[in-house]
Amino acid sequence: MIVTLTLNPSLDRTIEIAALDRGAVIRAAAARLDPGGKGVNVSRALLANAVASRAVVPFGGDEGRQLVRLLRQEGLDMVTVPVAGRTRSNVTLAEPDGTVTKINEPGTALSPDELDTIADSVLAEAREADWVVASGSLPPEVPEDVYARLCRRFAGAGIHVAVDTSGPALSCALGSGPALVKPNLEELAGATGMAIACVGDVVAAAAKLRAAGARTVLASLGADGAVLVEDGGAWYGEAPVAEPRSAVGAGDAMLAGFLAGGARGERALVEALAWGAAAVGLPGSRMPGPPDIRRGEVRVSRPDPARLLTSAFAAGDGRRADGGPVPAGAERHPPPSSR
Ligand SMILES: Nc1ncnc2c1ncn2[C@@H]1O[C@H](COP(=O)(O)OP(=O)(O)O)[C@@H](O)[C@H]1O
Ligand SMILES: O=P(O)(O)OC[C@H]1O[C@](O)(COP(=O)(O)O)[C@@H](O)[C@@H]1O
Repeated sequence: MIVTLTLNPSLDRTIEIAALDRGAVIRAAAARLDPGGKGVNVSRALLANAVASRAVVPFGGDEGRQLVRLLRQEGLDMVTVPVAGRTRSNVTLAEPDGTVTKINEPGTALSPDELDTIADSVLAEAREADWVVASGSLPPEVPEDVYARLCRRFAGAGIHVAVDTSGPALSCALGSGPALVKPNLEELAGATGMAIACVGDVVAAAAKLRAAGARTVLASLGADGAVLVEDGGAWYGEAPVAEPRSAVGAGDAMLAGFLAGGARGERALVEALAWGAAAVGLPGSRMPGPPDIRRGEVRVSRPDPARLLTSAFAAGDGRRADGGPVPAGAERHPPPSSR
């Protein structure tokens, strides 16, 4: 059983447009609505592959009720925690060449009492769990060390904890000794202050996160695949995507695949890459099921340190080493490449 915690879930609206023309009235070609948030997506991916999971989901307002309705329709096993604020909506603008612009609302503050209720719910569920996955950004006014404190409580109860977050929440969580962290390239550069341009840089940055307290690091590299650094050494892997549609939710599908694959070694990395690639081939943040997942196309080997990445990051200064600035608070998803 894998329990997921999403402190800042969302309604994810994906709007397909011909081109993003700032300041213009843009007529959308199509739109879809998915339940969202990183832990929620991990549970959705596990559900799609018949792996036992339970999601702890705070919800509030009309949007929150709609989120819960959508998750019930999907048949998600969940514990819902009503909160006073309103669940956020995140918008994805998807262009035909695969360029994705994401606008994520900050979300709604959680009171200390609400946070306690949520943590108690996770602990109650986690008694029968192999893993607790704490995923996604923190809502406003939630202390930066909340994942660190939760990790200590869960680890104290003998539960493996995986953390997938960014910024100060990730840096704080490292010190609490999570069993697993899954940074993407930008998060890896941000958390280590290192410039990352090649696979060797990723391995070195992952080693730095391990020295700071994380046991295993699964670094996702977008179109460049992934690097796994664990007690037994390091692995590099990639998976081709025949027809890329949307990379939103690919990191969540990848984390779900890694845990479903045993969370260790080559086999788990193959599973992670197969699930992540399959998610990129699906619209919006639809999670892949068995017919979408092609393990035979995944290639895993020991890392070649000299291998250059297609999207390099400068040392945590918010600028991509290969191009223009990444605006503060924005995620940039270049067109998914098919390799
Ligand atoms: N453009 C892409 N082309 C091929 N595979 C991709 C692409 N984007 C993501 N993936 C796959 O999905 C995984 C997670 O994507 P990534 O963008 O690194 O994570 P996140 O969604 O957490 O930012 C990658 O490690 C890779 O396996
Ligand atoms: O909590 P954050 O960092 O704002 O991210 C939330 C967003 O991330 C997603 O879970 C997608 O995550 P990934 O693309 O990293 O897998 C969306 O469903 C959601 O809108």
